[in-house]
Amino acid sequence: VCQPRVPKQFHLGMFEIGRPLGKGKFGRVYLARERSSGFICALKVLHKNELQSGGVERQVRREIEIQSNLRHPNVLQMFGHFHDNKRVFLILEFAGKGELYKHLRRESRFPEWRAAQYIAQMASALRYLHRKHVIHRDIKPENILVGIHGELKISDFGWSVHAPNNRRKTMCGTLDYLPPEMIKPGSSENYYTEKVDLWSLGVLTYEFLVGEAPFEDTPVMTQRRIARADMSVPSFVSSEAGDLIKRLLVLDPEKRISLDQVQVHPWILKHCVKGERASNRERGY
Ligand SMILES: Cc1cc(Cn2cc(-c3c(Cl)cnc4nc(-c5cn(C)nc5C)[nH]c34)cn2)no1
Repeated sequence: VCQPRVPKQFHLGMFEIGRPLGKGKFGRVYLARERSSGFICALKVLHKNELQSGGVERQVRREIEIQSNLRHPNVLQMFGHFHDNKRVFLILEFAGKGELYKHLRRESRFPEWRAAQYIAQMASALRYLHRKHVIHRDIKPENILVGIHGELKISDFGWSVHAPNNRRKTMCGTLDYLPPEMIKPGSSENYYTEKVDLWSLGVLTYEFLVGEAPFEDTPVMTQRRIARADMSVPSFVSSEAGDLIKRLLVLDPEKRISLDQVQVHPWILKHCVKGERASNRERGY
């Protein structure tokens, strides 16, 4: 695959800006074309004053540092970044089929074969991240994009960290995906590892198949249900899928099924084309 000659310095004049693709808390994403190569990308534009007032500059720096060094078919690539006096610009891979959560809302829930293929791709991406000691910590449909061939791309590394990590973080946004070890009030030895992403993978599997998160409730009840792993799998979900969900949504992080075991779980094997998994394996992912 030929990659564009990557110059060291980017600036806004190098790009033709197209339609807005989406907006987030601190800015917008635009379709963009790099003038000299014609390369199509997504340009995320963040406003420095909003990053400062939101106290998230360090998070953006970490997002740049982590995502710029990742190369995997199921991880949205960051090709570079630059800034002017008011804005920070992130040059990102363009995902041709947009945001996964919009597809999930439109279809309510995914058929088991598609959910299994998506979870296999997520497990492949997480295995790659964890091998590089990166914990994503915010795996949810809103942070996953869909490539032109229907493949998933984990994006938004704003909450990712290098493992191990025992610094407490104030989390914002939905509680639904948080693992028990990140919500339980505890003393300082309360640390977490890559296993937090396995819990979130279990929540994601459930939401793909059921159309809502397993602990969805009022904020107080959600925290209480997570802390007890209090959830039930509806009868329309196959027993194999239910088995994988229950092996991921385990309170003790050390007892959660590993990513290697996820990739050979009967539910995954039943729905994933061998060749597709083999092709990823050949490329060492
Ligand atoms: C700020 C801010 C906004 C967002 C959420 N967001 C991500 C995108 C986006 C990215 Cl980063 C890359 N490729 C995309 N492709 C689409 C897209 C494609 N179609 C057909 N429709 C859409 C929409 N969106 C992409 C946009 N918004 N995160 O931080």
